[in-house]
Order: sequence, then C-alpha cells, then structure tokens
Amino acid sequence: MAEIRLDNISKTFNEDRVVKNISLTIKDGSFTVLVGPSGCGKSTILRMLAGFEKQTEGDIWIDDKLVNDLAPSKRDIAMVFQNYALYPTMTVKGNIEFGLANRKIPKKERRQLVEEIAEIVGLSDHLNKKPDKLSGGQRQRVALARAMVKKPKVFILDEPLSNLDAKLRTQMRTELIQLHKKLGTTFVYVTHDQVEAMSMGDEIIILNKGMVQQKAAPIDVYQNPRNLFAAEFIGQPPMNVFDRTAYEGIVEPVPEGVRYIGFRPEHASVSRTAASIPHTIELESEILTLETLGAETIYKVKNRIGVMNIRSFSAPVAKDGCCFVSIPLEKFYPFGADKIAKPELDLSMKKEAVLNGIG
Ligand SMILES: Nc1ncnc2c1ncn2[C@@H]1O[C@H](COP(=O)(O)OP(=O)(O)OP(=O)(O)O)[C@@H](O)[C@H]1O
Repeated sequence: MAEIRLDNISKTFNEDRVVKNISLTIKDGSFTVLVGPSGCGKSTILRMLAGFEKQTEGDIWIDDKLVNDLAPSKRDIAMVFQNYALYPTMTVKGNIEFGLANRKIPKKERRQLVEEIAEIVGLSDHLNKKPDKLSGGQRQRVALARAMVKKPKVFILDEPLSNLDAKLRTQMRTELIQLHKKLGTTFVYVTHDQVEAMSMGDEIIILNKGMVQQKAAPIDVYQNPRNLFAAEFIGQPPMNVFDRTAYEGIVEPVPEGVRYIGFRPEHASVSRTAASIPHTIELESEILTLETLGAETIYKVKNRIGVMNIRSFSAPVAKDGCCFVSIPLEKFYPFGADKIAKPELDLSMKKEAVLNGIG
C-alpha cells in the first residue's frame, strides 16, 4: 500500500518539454488511470515513477519517502507493459517465479508464493504449460502474476490490454478491477482509451501535451468537465461543441464570458415531429447518417447550429430526411474564451422553446 506524490515534475528531452509542472497525489489503494492522446506524456510519467527515467525537475514521493535517487528495484513498484515478454522456454511456474529472481527466498516459500498468486489470477491449472500453449488473456495473467509475486507497494500497468482482442479486453478489464479489490494495492494504469479509463478507474487523470487537464472520479469528469479538452475527450461520440456565434438567434442572449457551448450527444433527442417543450431548443434538422447499434442509434444531423451527433436509446425515427432535434437548455455546457468551463454562467433559464429551420 502506498500513496504517491508528484511535486512539480517536469521532463525535458532535447529541449522538448514533454511533461510540464505536474503536481498530483495518487491515493493509497486507489485505481488511478492516466489517460490522454498519444504522445501526451503518460508513459514518461510512469517511467519516472518507476525510476527508469529521471525527471528534469521536481520531486517524487512514495509514502513519506523521497525516491528521486532511488533505483527502480528499490522503489517497491512492479510494472506490467503491453508487450509482456514471457520466457518461451519456461513454464508458467518458471515465468512467475522469475519475478522473485535475486530475492533470496527459500525454495519452499517461493513455491508457496507462486501457487498462491497463480490461484488469485486463475492459473493454477496451467502452471506446467509453456506460454505458447496459453491464450492471450492467460499470457497477460502470467505477466500480472510475475509482477504480483513480488508483493509490491504499487502496480504500474502501461496499456496492458492493448494487444488483446475486444472481447478479451473487456473480460480482462473486469478481472483487473476484481484483482485490485482483492489486493487493495495502489494501481496506476495508463491507457489512451477513454472507455477503459472510465470503466476501470476510481480516479482518472486526463493529460494533454504534458499537462494535467483534470483529475477526478470518472463520473465527475463526465458531468463536470473542467475544460473543453476534458469535455471532448470523455464520452463517445464526443460532446458537440460550437462557438457562441452558432447559437445566435437560438440561445438569446448568450451570457458575456461564454465563448463556446457544448452538449452531450445523449442529452439531445430526435423525433419526427416538433414537440415545443419549455426550456428546450428545438431544431429542424436533416439526417445525414444513422448508425443502428442495437440498443442505441447514433445520428449525424445538420441544422442551423451545425453538424452534430445525437445518441438515442429509442427506436430509429427514420433513415434520412427531416427530423426535430431537442436539446434541454439545462444540458448546455458553457466554456470561456480560455476554454475553461463556466458552470456559473447558466444558460438554462434564458429562453423558452423556439423552433428554428435549417439556416
Ligand atoms: N527517450 C526519449 N527521447 C526523446 N523523446 C522522447 C523519449 N521518450 C518519449 N519522448 C517524447 O516524449 C513525448 C511523450 O511520450 P510518451 O511516450 O510519454 O507519450 P504517451 O502519452 O505514453 O504516448 P503513447 O500513448 O503513444 O504511448 C513524445 O513526444 C515522445 O516522442
């Protein structure tokens, strides 16, 4: 168990500052997910945490210990990567036991530990197999077991599921959540997949260009994104965002200080006929495309505001042609010119229902 604290951490590679003044605390026992687009600095942060890379500035604390100059092997951290290199000539048992190399542990105790960990990750029946006789998920579990056998204070997982197919990835996601519950150890997990971040993390840290955009529980990020980046990064399809000028004559007046207005695709609805609901804007729209996913339908529509995605859980209204899109004013997210959310500038009471044709 361990709390991790990054204090004003920066990293520069050849004059390129890829991590910029990051300060954050990763709570003891949490499942914290670092998420962000490719190149935003996720792996660099992990590598600094684990000690494989030295930060250019700042301090790293694990519990009350300053670990800036501590070798990776002394940090009590275990890492699992996406390319989990198992030894092909060793059995599962041998591979797991290898995690204990250089730790003078008596043979009997070693065997006990391996069996205990194999049981936790569901590999007990496969201990004598070689990796080529295992499925992708089982191999990933061997890599996890090899890390777990060291009983580290912190697990660092760098996109560990990205080599698995979609179905197995979903299954392993659940297994990792359960494993975390069972162990109670601090997990720091890196992914660029926002669905993975939302479903696994009890806290997520959204990064962009080496800076923290938001750190909060997944539901908080979804409901109260701190800025435009977090708003557009979390949610599928992403939030529809338009400049204030797109709302001219539709939301009047847009308060001073609001530069962008967004709404989530699932907060709008589509119908064949106009409904004129109070405090809701209604836009006559043209259906451009429609994806039927079974339980939900994703529409791409065009109207006076622009082209937007709507996510609906009702039966599809039509494949093409005209429809009416309703967006409750209370579901709008205002942002300032600095792209920071301005929840205090509430738009919800500004206007009764209006009906607008395609511009
Ligand atoms: N050893 C290095 N030398 C020079 N530049 C590096 C080095 N390692 C990383 N970088 C640069 O630092 C930036 C951040 O890289 P990093 O691997 O941390 O991103 P990431 O968010 O993990 O990306 P991905 O999701 O693609 O793995 C990138 O621009 C990368 O090119």
